[in-house]
Amino acid sequence: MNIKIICFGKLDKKFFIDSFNEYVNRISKYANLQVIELKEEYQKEDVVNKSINSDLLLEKLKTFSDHEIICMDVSSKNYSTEEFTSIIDNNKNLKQAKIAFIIGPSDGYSDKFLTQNYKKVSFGNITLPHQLFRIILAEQIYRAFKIMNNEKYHK
Ligand SMILES: C[S@@+](CC[C@H](N)C(=O)[O-])C[C@H]1O[C@@H](n2cnc3c(N)ncnc32)[C@H](O)[C@@H]1O
Repeated sequence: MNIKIICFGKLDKKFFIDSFNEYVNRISKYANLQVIELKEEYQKEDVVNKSINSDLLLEKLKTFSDHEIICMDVSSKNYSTEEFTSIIDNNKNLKQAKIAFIIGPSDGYSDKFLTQNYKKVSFGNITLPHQLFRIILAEQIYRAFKIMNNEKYHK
């Protein structure tokens, strides 16, 4: 299975890098995980940043038309870990088992982006900073594989 995380910016603290790499390493037993980091525009007005960054994302996503796109979005439907696992589980036996998770820009997604027909997933009604969120997403992907394989994982 091929999993991509498409996100903005880089991890800039050792503790973030180490934590993320720990989960990438654990996930490697089950899937090939690749991170695609886009350059975020943040110096203009919020509304302009939002539009530029969302358009960049839309352009990038054209090259992932063979992937199931999962847009991580605070304001959308809350998914439990089991519901999140079922997204990966439903894809794993497809010939093209490819999923791309999107972590959005700091100023949010544009209306144009939000009207695209991507599945949207929230991990709860709290806004997490994007670096921390990258780690939490990786942990939930790892947890999903443990659940799918009926393997023991600390609670
Ligand atoms: C700093 S947040 C962006 C906050 C922005 N103001 C908004 O409302 O979208 C950066 C990204 O982290 C992800 N994120 C943060 N917390 C999340 C949550 N609770 N559930 C799902 N995604 C989350 C989303 O992909 C979001 O676009």
